[in-house]
Amino acid sequence: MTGSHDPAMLTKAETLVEALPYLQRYAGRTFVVKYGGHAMGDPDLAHDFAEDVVLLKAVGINPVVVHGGGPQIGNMLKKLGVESRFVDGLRVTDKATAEVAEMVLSGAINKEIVRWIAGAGGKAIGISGKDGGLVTARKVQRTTRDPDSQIEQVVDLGFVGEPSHVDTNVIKTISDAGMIPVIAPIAVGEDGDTYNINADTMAGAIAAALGAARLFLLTDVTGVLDKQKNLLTDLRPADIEVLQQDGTISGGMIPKLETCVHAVEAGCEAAVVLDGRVPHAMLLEIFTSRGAGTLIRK
Ligand SMILES: Nc1ncnc2c1ncn2[C@@H]1O[C@H](COP(=O)(O)OP(=O)(O)O)[C@@H](O)[C@H]1O
Ligand SMILES: CC(=O)N[C@@H](CCC(=O)OP(=O)(O)O)C(=O)O
Repeated sequence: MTGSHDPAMLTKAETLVEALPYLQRYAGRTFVVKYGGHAMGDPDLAHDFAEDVVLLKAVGINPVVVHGGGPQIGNMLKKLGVESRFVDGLRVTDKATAEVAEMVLSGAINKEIVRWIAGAGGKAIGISGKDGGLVTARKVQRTTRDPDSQIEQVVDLGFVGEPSHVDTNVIKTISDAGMIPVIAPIAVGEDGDTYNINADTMAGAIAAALGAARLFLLTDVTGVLDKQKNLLTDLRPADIEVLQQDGTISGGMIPKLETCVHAVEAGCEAAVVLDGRVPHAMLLEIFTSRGAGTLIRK
């Protein structure tokens, strides 16, 4: 060959070189990836997601997948004729709902993600918070304020839990064996009952306990949006408190951002709310200088 070159090949080489400092920075580090139920609907995106996770593992990063499945739980409850209601993005969970949530999350969805990762050439192990004593849960306490009387009322969410203790041994064992842990947000309570945990909350607690370099929350929006629907690219915990108080964030975004704040205050370096509808969003965020989504740091 002479000095002539194919511009497309050069672009590919430049992309790989651009990734070099990030590969060096993150080798050996842990990335917790929360994959939401809404982002799971499209098989092509699911395939891209699995490839991204397998690529991370192949370049020496330890990915840990925590998944949701809210829409899928909702569909199953509908089929069974069970009503479902949310308070601040959390599903009020009675005993029957907890059983359905466990069946859908730890059963169908968990193994489906394991299968996708296998299809992309990786080895995954599917577990829930119950396995290996990974997560101990305590009951979530929520209060609401009556807009007229301003009186605070305690809302009973049933078997909705939050992690009170995380034992990361089982994750480290799986990761050290060259495999990718895939975790369903179900755990045993201090009282021995089964608790349904919001998947974002679960991912944040695990990211904090692992001292993860990043917590990625893949969802179905471009990131956190302000009231004019503009993307907020950088947030600190104090900003998030304001957004919650002035009603800019609502529904599922509330537990998502509470999780990010908790994670970065308890040992995770940064959290990113990322658009899971964009093919390979995570790779672009990690290995290029073009940041995407909303970055949350202390
Ligand atoms: N300020 C905001 N910016 C972006 N999304 C928001 C905001 N406030 C509320 N949301 C809602 O939060 C949703 C994401 O949370 P959720 O439905 O729980 O996603 P997932 O199932 O991926 O965890 C978005 O689809 C959007 O409707
Ligand atoms: C307590 C609670 O709300 N648990 C969630 C668990 C699944 C979840 O969080 O799924 P997404 O991430 O897809 O929303 C639920 O029952 O829907």
